[in-house]
Amino acid sequence: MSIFKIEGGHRLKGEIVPQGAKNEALQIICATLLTASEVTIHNIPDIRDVNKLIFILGELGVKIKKLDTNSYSFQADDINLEYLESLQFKKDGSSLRGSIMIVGPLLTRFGKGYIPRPGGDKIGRRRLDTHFEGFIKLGAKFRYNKEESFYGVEADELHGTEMLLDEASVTGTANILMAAVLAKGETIVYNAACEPYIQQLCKMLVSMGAVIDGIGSNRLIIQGVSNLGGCIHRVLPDMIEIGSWIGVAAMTRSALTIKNVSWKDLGLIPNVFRKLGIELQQIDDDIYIPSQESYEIQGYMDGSILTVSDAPWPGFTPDLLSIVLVVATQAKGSVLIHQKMFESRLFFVDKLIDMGAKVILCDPHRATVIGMNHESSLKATTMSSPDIRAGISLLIAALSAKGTSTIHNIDQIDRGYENIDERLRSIGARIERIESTF
Ligand SMILES: CC(=O)N[C@H]1[C@@H](OP(=O)(O)OP(=O)(O)OC[C@H]2O[C@@H](n3ccc(=O)[nH]c3=O)[C@H](O)[C@@H]2O)O[C@H](CO)[C@@H](O)[C@@H]1O
Ligand SMILES: C=C(OP(=O)(O)O)C(=O)O
Repeated sequence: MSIFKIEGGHRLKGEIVPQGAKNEALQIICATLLTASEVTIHNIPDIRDVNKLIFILGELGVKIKKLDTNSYSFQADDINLEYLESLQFKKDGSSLRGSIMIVGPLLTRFGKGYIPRPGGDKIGRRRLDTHFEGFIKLGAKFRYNKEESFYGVEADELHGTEMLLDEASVTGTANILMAAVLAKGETIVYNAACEPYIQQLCKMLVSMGAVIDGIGSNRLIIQGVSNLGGCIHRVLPDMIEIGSWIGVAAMTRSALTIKNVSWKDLGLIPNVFRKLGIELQQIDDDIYIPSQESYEIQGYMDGSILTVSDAPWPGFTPDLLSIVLVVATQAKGSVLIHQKMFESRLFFVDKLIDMGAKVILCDPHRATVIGMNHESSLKATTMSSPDIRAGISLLIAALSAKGTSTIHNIDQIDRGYENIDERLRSIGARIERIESTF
């Protein structure tokens, strides 16, 4: 397993171009299974999770052409459904969360979709009920092999229906939507997730010939069509990566420009960082963060302490709470971080406490951070990345800390951040990737 060695305490400077969004790319790549025609996708991030999904599509028989580092074409005109029942698929499919979204397209186009319990971050229970309840409503038969943790749905034909999702699951909405576009008749999905990446998926499906109303809302109305054609699609910049770069700038007191961020798709993200006292300037479609010696957390109007919590879009994304938490450790003032969606995402604060941060873990969902206002630095240490966002948060902490830190298990960071070490070096960070054969 490779490690990062980071010599912290240095100011950074320059421009960063955000990668394409991981969580959009995973949906969009799965949607290529809905048509026998060629689909071209630009701005696909070159990261582990996405590359694993592309590998799975290749094993399924999809013809894949890599046009350049971040552009691919996919043609699913000769699918090998036998792969779905192979031992190899049980291993490949379980290695990432995004693989769950091949089920909807396969079910609707080929009458069956299987998946081992998908992987992804170990950040608490991550149930799949919403996905399968949606497929069952559309007329699919469901089976689950408990010993193998293997899910399956089958149907000769799917029929449009009305459904109220039990929760606004992001991948669940994507999966049901992709199944419904080729179902017979009208499907209404209420309590649908509606974040920009779902909107992007809807737009892509419409350009392939799907008929979808209510895009951007939590009520999607889909008129099934008999087949879909090809299209060209461009993935949005990754809002979680953009938030991570804001965190890097604040913690290292650096001036950074984040290019072409698609401001209109960032929702509450700029607001939340501004509430921590971080100055963000909009220059065209870029974010400019000036070097700030100090940033002060704003309380509420009545003087009470700020809470930053997650909620389904247009609420604040849970994927940025770990980054907000680490940034707060050097703010002036205090904040309560409330991670409502996931149960095990805050345990990494132990490492920050070892580094000298003032954090009280109140319970698995809540942590109070008492900012140190850069009056004392975090201390370098050796740590391991438990999940993708805790991993990048520890990396940000290490960049601001005095001395040299080591981060193990950096595969977790590579799941979602393209060439992070090289890009950090390009703005002056002292970070080294040490490949290990152990
Ligand atoms: C590959 C991918 O796209 N992964 C993202 C996707 O995961 P994923 O689609 O797996 O996450 P879901 O939206 O299904 O649910 C996330 C968690 O929030 C809970 N929940 C969800 C909706 C709701 O209204 N109430 C509620 O409590 C769920 O029970 C679950 O614990 O969305 C998550 C929530 O934005 C992100 O963290 C993941 O990065
Ligand atoms: C939780 C995340 O990813 P996944 O759903 O792929 O585990 C994430 O991107 O922060």
